[in-house]
Amino acid sequence: MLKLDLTYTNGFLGEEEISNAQSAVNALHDDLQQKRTPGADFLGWLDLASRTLQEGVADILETAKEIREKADALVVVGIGGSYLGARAAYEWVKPEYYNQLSKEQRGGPEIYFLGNHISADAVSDLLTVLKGKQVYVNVISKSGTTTEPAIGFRLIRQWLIEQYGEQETKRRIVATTDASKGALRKLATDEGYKTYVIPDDVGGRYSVLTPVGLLPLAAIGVDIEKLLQGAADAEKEFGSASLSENAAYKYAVLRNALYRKGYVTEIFAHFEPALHYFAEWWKQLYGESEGKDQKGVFPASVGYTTDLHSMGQFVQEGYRNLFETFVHIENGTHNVDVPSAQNMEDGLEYLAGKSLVWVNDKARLATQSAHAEGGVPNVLIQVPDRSEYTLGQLFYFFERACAMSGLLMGVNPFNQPGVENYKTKMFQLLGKPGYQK
Ligand SMILES: O=P(O)(O)OC[C@H]1O[C@H](O)[C@H](O)[C@@H](O)[C@@H]1O
Repeated sequence: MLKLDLTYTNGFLGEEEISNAQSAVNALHDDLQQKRTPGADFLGWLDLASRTLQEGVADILETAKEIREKADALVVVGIGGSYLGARAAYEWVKPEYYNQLSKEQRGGPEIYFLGNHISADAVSDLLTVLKGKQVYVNVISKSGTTTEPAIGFRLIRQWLIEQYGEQETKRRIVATTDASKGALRKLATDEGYKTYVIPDDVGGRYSVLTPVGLLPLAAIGVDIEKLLQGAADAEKEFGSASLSENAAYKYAVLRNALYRKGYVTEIFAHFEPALHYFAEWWKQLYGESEGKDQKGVFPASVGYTTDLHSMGQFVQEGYRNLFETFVHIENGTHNVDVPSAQNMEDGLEYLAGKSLVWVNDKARLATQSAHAEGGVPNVLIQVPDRSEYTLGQLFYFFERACAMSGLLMGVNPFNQPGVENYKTKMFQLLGKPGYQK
């Protein structure tokens, strides 16, 4: 059960500043449900999880089983919405050093990501690691034309052909793309790759619960049915217009209210390294959804306590336009106690026998309190654990909240026209046919 705690917004926002938004929320909620919002063609994510559970995921599980049995390593090629959801879920659910575990411990292939940069060094390093392994590839691109994954795929496909030959390469590639459009769909048809479809009505950053996320996650043993169940239950939990019942809408209203008061940067803060890529997923979701028409809360992220020793100074005393959103996992997967060591003069004996979960939680509480005293309002979102079910719930919570937040801000939360500008200039510099000045 997800809990929203607004203790540390006291003094920054009055309760009425949230409740006053109820009538605006009612109207926008109606628009969402009736699919009348700007970008209404991209509302497939609203009930995606429950529909997918009804249809079943047998085909994805079968492909995933084959990859689990045959592959030493799975390379996932994609960027943005075709990358971050799977990476976020992988790092949320799996152990920190998953790839370094033995195959028996992992129970599935190692996982690597490609096509999320254009770095020669990073590509070469990956190919070095893959040498001698049985490699399968899942190439993911909704448009099928994005430069980074297209280059990444070319490289890994060439490498596969060199290792296994043309025919075997075709059996080792799964393409996840548009049902009919784009270069990747055409190539997949020509080459006879196994394919999965990204639905037309689900935009990239809302696509983690389509085959975009489901296939690679199932291949490394993430329980995708539990992930979907968490999101499907969240459809109900965050499906009401009422601000007193719907925590997602309350969070959306709250960030808009803070934004209007000059808190224009939101820092996603967590205390678990496993949440690093969840924060990256969250940044794309909010950044691309809201940052347009010269508006938007700038989404940033920190991993505490690490970043308390680098960014903590700024958050405590720097320019005051910040608010923080803490996501806290109540129960860790493991517990570790601080050992007793009488002869060490590190002043830590008072913590001997105390669990790190407890210590970490005190650090979180202290940080929330200190930052609020320093003029940084902060919100706490508590979730029970690192299970797939909880993660599915949290994905949906933030998606629902993001849609409402963008609509309240008066933007279309489902497009990203500005991303094209750098691409046009890059294509001119690269001399792409049709892009000469
Ligand atoms: O899945 P693709 O079509 O390759 O797109 C991957 C990503 O790149 C684009 O430039 C967009 O900004 C993102 O919204 C998208 O998720």
